[in-house]
Formats: sequence, C-alpha cells, structure tokens
Amino acid sequence: MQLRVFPDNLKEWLALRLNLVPMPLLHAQVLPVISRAVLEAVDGGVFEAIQNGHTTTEAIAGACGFDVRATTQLLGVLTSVNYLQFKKKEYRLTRITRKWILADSPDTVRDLAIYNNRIVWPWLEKMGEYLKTGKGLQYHDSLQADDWELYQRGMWAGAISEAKEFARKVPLPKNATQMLDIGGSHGLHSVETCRRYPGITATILDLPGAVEKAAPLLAKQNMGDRVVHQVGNILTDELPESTYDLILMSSVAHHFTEEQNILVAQKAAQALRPGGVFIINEFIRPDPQAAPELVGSSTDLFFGLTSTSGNWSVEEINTWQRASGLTPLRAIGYQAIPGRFQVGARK
Ligand SMILES: C[S@@+](CC[C@H](N)C(=O)[O-])C[C@H]1O[C@@H](n2cnc3c(N)ncnc32)[C@H](O)[C@@H]1O
Repeated sequence: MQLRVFPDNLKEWLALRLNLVPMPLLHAQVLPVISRAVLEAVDGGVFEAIQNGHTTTEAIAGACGFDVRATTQLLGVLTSVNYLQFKKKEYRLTRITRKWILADSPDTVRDLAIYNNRIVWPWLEKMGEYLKTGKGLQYHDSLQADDWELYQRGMWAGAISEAKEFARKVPLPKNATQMLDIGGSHGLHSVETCRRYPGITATILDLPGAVEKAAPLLAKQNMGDRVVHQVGNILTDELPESTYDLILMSSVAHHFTEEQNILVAQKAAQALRPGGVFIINEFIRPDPQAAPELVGSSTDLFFGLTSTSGNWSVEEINTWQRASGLTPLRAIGYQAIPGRFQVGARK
C-alpha cells in the first residue's frame, strides 16, 4: 500500500506531473497536523458528540468542552479527510467514522487512537535521538499502571480488524486441541480461533501488567475456561514440552532482538507436539529493492524507536524457525492489513 495524492482538476494534475507541487511540504506540514487532529478529535469525543445529535460547530464544541473557533478549524481538517461531511451548517459522520471510530462499532479502532494520542505521541519526539544513537525506548519496562490499561485497550482495538481473518487463514493441524498465544494480551486471536474451532482451548501468556489490564477485555468475550491468561515472560520462563498444536506470537517479534527471537523459536519448537505449527504474526520489513510499502516501512521505524528492534523479513523469521528444527510454511498475507503476514513453520 502507498500514500498517493489525487489531483482535483486538470491544472493540479499538470502541476503534479511537472513536479511543481512541493510534495515534502505535504509530509512536513500537512500530514502531522492531520494526524494530531484526528487523534485529538477521537480522544475528545467529537464523533460521539455528532452521533448524539450535536451537529453544529457550537454544539460539538459545547459537548467536547472545546473552544468554538478552534473547533471550526478542527472540523475543517476532519472534513478535508472525509471523516465528516458538512451540509447546511451541520456536520454528519461518514462511513469511515461510523465503522472505524464510533465507540459502539464492532470494528472500532478508537482505543488505539487514544493510546497513540496520550502515550505514543511523546515517544515520536525522540526519533531524532533514536536516529543518532540507534537506541530506542523499551517501553514495556517503563509503562505505569494507567499506561498499561491504555496500551492493552489500544492493542485490542488494533487486533479487531485482523483476528477473524487470522482464524480463517491459520494453518491449524488436524485434531488440534491446545493453543499458546505468546504476548497475546486481550486474546482476540485466540478467541476467534477457539470460536472457529470448537475443539481448541487457548492459554495467553503475557507480562503481569498486561494480564491485569487485559483480563477485563478477555472476560467480555465470554469464552470461560476455553481462553485463559497465564502470567509469565517468554524470555525467562520455560514452556512445557510437546504440549501445544498451535503456538502464536503476534506483534511481539518486533519488540525482540534476533537472539531473543531465536530463543523463543527454540522454546516454541520444543513445546509443540509433532505436526504442530508455530506462527509469527507480524508486519514484514519490505525489501527496499521491491516496490515501496507504506505500512511495513513505517512500522519498522516505529518499532525501532519504541523497542530498539523493528520488523523482520519473512526470510529472517524462517531462518529462526529452521534453526529450531521447524519446517517453514508459505507466508500468508492479510486482505485487511497490508504489509502483515502469518509466517508459520511446522514441527
Ligand atoms: C504489541 S502487543 C501485541 C498484543 C497481541 N498479541 C496482538 O497481536 O494484538 C505485545 C504484547 O507482548 C507482551 N510482551 C512483551 N514482552 C513480553 C515477554 N517477554 N513475555 C510475554 N509477553 C510479552 C506485551 O505485554 C504485550 O501484551
């Protein structure tokens, strides 16, 4: 996937073709403002205010506790990116905001936006430092209790759009019964897998701060004993031998160094039953010689900054799997999330 600018008319088309438009200003001036405006609007409840009938600028400002003039400017930005429509002095939600942002939509990414607004945004200011030192943050070591809650809710919102597709496509061995979800947090991948395959039960292994705040999210899924949390640290804890048919590690490899990922692959290999499958579910670092890809590249830098690691290529992941005695399977991409793959291997 790529970010493109579409001209509104022939004059603009020509200006773009002739390289007369200073494109870096789009990235340097326009996009940072749009990003922050969207985050503040979600966090401030602009879209829920409109859903609840506050459709004029004054009413939206009143419902959100915002200044009227500043709200006019904010709503202008949101309308320009098709998050809102403006007709007869009233704002209306669009299909983007109704499906993806409203708190009561089953597809909402709202909590990820709130996490990004409150916790992640200040991290981005450290990018210059990261580029000089190569040392990013290790945020799992420094999150406070309230941050853990925003983090876990954010991860839940980020996983909603892929969890069903994960379960539909996962190369599950026949007669599988036991799943381990390393760093599984909210457990949505396990929940959707267990819903699709009634014979399976899942254990979600995660750090104490995560389990404490993710437990209420899992409880809402009403899975009872079929999906349970286990407090632990995959880097220091041992796994039981020949126990699991499916071991998933989703969005965790980008936090770990190569040595740590090799260690996890070895632990997973010995914890799988024969025929069992180990899946690393990740954004993949694009090959710079191939076509540019927006999601894989931006998440690679983001995870470098926030975890001093980053995305890995399919080949790198397969190398860890092979070194642990597993046989790599064909990587499976997502329709819903560009740049993201299930990179599996069988014992
Ligand atoms: C980015 S979240 C991914 C959550 C979920 N798997 C998903 O795909 O949405 C990373 C998770 O890994 C957990 N984690 C990080 N280091 C870990 C470790 N050493 N052992 C177990 N879990 C860990 C974090 O607490 C967090 O819940």
